[in-house]
Amino acid sequence: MPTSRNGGGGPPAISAVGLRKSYGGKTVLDGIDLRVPAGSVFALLGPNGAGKTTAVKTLSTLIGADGGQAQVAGHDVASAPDRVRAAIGVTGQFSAVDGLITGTENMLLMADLNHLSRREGKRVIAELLERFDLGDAADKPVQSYSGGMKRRLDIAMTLVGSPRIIFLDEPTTGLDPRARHNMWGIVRELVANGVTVFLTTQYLDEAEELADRIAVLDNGKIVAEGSAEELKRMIPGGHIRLRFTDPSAYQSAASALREVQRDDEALALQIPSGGSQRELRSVLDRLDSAGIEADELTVHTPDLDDVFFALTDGNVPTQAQEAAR
Ligand SMILES: Nc1ncnc2c1ncn2[C@@H]1O[C@H](COP(=O)(O)OP(=O)(O)OP(=O)(O)O)[C@@H](O)[C@H]1O
Repeated sequence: MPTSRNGGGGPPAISAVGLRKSYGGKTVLDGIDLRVPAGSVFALLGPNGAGKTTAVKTLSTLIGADGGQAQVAGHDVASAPDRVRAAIGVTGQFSAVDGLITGTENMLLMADLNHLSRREGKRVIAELLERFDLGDAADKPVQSYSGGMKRRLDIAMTLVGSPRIIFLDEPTTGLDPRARHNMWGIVRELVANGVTVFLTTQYLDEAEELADRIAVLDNGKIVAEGSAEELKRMIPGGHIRLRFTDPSAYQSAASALREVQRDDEALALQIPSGGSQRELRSVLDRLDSAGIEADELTVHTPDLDDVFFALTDGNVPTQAQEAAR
């Protein structure tokens, strides 16, 4: 289930139109459009080298775009980078965590950068270290931390400045399942406190678990965008399955419905469907008119893995391309 309840309206915390970036002759972002409502979680999903980190770096003003426009927290990234930086936190592959000093010392550096008084800094740091379960390790050098602890410290450091928008670049890559779940809990907590989260990930389950909206980035282009459910409906493979215990009801249903695939042994019928309410209603109406009741009805949609492979192998279904426009 997505983390926030704000998947739709509201002013955008992040927006981009036609964002472009090349390195040498290589186009990395090929004109991407994004809109992330405040208080929502947006996942940029893509395989290695798709351009996810480049998108985060561009939106967080770490590098300049070659074309297009982007606004973050209401400020233009090109003309007001300082204002953007004051409103955001960035963690991930280029994190500011220094391994040679302790967790507390890393946090103190962030408190200084954010101009907190010594007293206020110490209060905030103690609270964050506790919240991220780093209290016991606070006075040990960070190089002795596990991967999960380093990621947690990275986020805690970002939160010293109380940003309203946080970019998480592959927050769980390389973490074990427990640490991944911890990280998901942290993201949920951030969003419950009203923070907008822009995360990049290679993991479909992560995008599905956390994000209100998911954009699939492939070769620098957004090839599809929507909720996990919307994305699943973009590719074929979904169906409605009806199961019967009464063979005569099964036979009647098979004749009453169109395009059915029969499984005579299981007394089950499969009808191709994108899983929409309209399609489901049409099947139920036909059964009702014929006076038939199924014993079991299930709707199967392709999983996000199917979507990802269908969309990122260079063979994007027309329907998905249209939906992405
Ligand atoms: N500073 C740079 N100079 C030249 N090429 C770069 C630079 N940064 C990134 N690239 C190239 O841009 C492409 C996209 O890189 P990017 O790091 O944005 O992808 P990514 O989707 O984040 O991948 P990953 O999941 O592997 O981190 C890659 O081919 C990469 O080699």
